[in-house]
Parts: sequence; C-alpha cells; structure tokens
Amino acid sequence: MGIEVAVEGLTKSFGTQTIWRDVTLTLPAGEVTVLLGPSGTGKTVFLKSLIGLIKPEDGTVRVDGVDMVNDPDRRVFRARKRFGLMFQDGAMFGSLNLYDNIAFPLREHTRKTEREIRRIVLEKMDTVGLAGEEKKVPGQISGGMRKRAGLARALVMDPEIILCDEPDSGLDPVRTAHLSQLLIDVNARIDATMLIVTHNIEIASTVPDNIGMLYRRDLVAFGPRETVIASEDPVIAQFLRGSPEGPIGMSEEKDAALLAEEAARAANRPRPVARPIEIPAQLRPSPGEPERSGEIRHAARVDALLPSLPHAAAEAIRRGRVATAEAAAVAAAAQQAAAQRAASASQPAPQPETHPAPQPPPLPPEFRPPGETP
Ligand SMILES: Nc1ncnc2c1ncn2[C@@H]1O[C@H](COP(=O)(O)OP(=O)(O)OP(=O)(O)O)[C@@H](O)[C@H]1O
Repeated sequence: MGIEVAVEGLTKSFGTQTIWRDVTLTLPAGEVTVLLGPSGTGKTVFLKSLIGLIKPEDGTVRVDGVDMVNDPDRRVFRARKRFGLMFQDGAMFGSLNLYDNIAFPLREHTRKTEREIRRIVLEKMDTVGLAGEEKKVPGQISGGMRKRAGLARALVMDPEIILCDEPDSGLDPVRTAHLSQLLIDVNARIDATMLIVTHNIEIASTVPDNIGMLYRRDLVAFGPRETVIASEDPVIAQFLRGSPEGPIGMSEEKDAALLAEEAARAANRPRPVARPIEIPAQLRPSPGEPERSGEIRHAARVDALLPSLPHAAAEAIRRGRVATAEAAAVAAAAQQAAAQRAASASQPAPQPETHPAPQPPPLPPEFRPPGETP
C-alpha cells in the first residue's frame, strides 16, 4: 500500500534564481499523479526535493512522519528507501548486465541472499516484460527496454512511492502507450503512490488520477485529472492543447509585447465555435490485473468536488466517466470472447451459449443522464 506525500510551503532557489515558491500539494496514497510544466520550471528539482537529494530553503515534505527537508540525514536516508526512482535515461551501469543492474539496490541496501535476490530480480523483470533478457548489457537494448529495466530496478525494494522522471522521453508513441499501460498495471498490483514527470499530453490526460502543473515559479494547478483538464485557465489550456498561442512562450513566458501582438491577431480572426470539454477515458489495468484501489478513492474525491464545479466541467466529467465505463465494458467483453474461444478450441464439440452483456459500473446519481434510473 502506498503512502501519502504531503508537501507544504516548499520554496527552492539556486543563488538568485527562484525555481519555485510556496508549493503545497498532497500526493494521495496509492494514486497516480502527473506533474507537468514547461521546460526548465523545476520538475526534476521538485522530484529530487521529495527524496531529500536537494534541500529547499523553506517548507516541508512529510512522508509517514519524516520531514525529508528538515530532518537529520539518518532519518531521511531511511525514509528514502521507501521510494523507487525511475530516471529519464534509465541510469543503468553500462558495464553491468540487466540482471546485475536490477539487483544492484538489493545488494547495496539489503542483506538478502543471492537466492532471494534472484527470485526478486526475475519476478520484477517478468513484471516489466524483460524475462529472458538478463544477460544483455544496456548498450544492446532499445530505449524502451532500458526504461522498463529502470522500472524493474525501481521496483525491487518494494517501494511505497514511485517517482518517474520523464519515463516517455525518446520513446515512439506505441512504446509510450505500452509504458503507460505498464505504469497503470504496476499501480494496480502494488498500490504504490506514483508521481510521473512528463511533457506528454497523452500520458497526462489518460494515465493519472491527479495532475499538477508548475509555471513561472508557481504551482498553478493541482487536483483530480478531470478538474484540471476541464480548467479554463489559459496556461493550463494552452499546455494541454500543445498550442503556441497563449501565455506560454519559447522561453517559458512571453513578454507583454508578444502577448499584445497575439491578442491583436486573435481579435481579427473569426471566433472559434466553443467546443464541449472532453475528458478522455482513463487507462484501466490490463485484463487479469487487480482493480486499482487508488482509482476508487480518487472517484470518491471527485464526487465530493462535483457540486463546486462549473456546470460544463461537471458535465464533461459525467461524459468522461461514461466513456471510461464503456471502455471497461468493451475490454471485459473482449476478454470474455477470448476466454470462450480458448475454451472452445480445447473442446471437441463447442456448445452455443449466450452471455449477458457486461454492465458498466453504476454511476452516482449526479452523473446519471436525466430520466435514467439505476
Ligand atoms: N544543482 C543545480 N544547481 C543550479 N541550478 C540548478 C541545479 N539543478 C537544476 N538547476 C536549475 O533549475 C532549473 C530547473 O531545472 P529542472 O531540470 O528541474 O527543470 P525541468 O522542469 O525538469 O526541465 P525539463 O522539462 O527541461 O527537464 C534549471 O534552470 C536548472 O538549470
């Protein structure tokens, strides 16, 4: 089970350069959170601050009673073992094969026997789809495999919190989609609290329970994925659309002259037709994986927020949930059909059978379309 990470009033500078100030957020236990932000806004610095590798000047990061910013090194070092870290480049030792790279934290930080280490390493390599690749060295494998090896290494110490720094960097869209699914499956299996730093809008809109965004030295958004995607804030909307138009410029922020020029250009264009907000379905665990308990807790929090949201956002959340439930029903039907095919292939005389169509989970009353009864 994952544990909560509570960040309060965190401020970090290097010399005269303020990276971010007064950042307050909570990574809810067992949920997946994505941290977005233009390049150079200090996302990696934030990850390093959570594990006490970088010390902010102000604020606290509390992990089960330990303050990773202000407590003595001994306590911070012990608490750091509860984190699993997946670095951008995989951070593999080039001279060690994958097995030894993944075994490294166990040999370094535990007194486990080689037999126990072998069991754990092979299990984690299997989890990330690298079974049989133990002897390869990092130079012999693709970027996607290196990422998965990095994830396997992050998992060997049974972390309660997993931090992933740009897990998708350098990956093609198909491998990024596989990695997204893998992260969701890992979350379903071990219920760890996860924080993923990424620029990838597809990951941000379909993977996490929560989204945070850093911009101009502030945390400008933090909340459930649905409410952030439905936000009308121009910075968030521009980032999620990946559009050059808006307050975010080439060097993080645009100057006033450029913004005024853009506004004048926009005023001369016909107004675009307002489109309804769309909240994509969230990825679900693969068939055979457990349900994510983080997802259930997250849904309850979103329910509590609904009455305070603008009508359009609440409606978009309702449609998003219907889409997620429909996607789940389609996946369940496909799984059932595959199981039927497998069963009939092994039977000499298949019997025709009828099955009721899978039902999506019931929606809470405020999500039901008008006139629909449960
Ligand atoms: N140890 C350090 N000493 C001085 N400045 C640093 C240090 N580490 C990071 N910085 C500065 O902090 C700023 C934020 O860096 P960081 O790598 O956290 O940004 P980021 O949001 O992760 O960027 P990207 O999305 O491009 O990876 C940069 O200006 C960087 O130069």
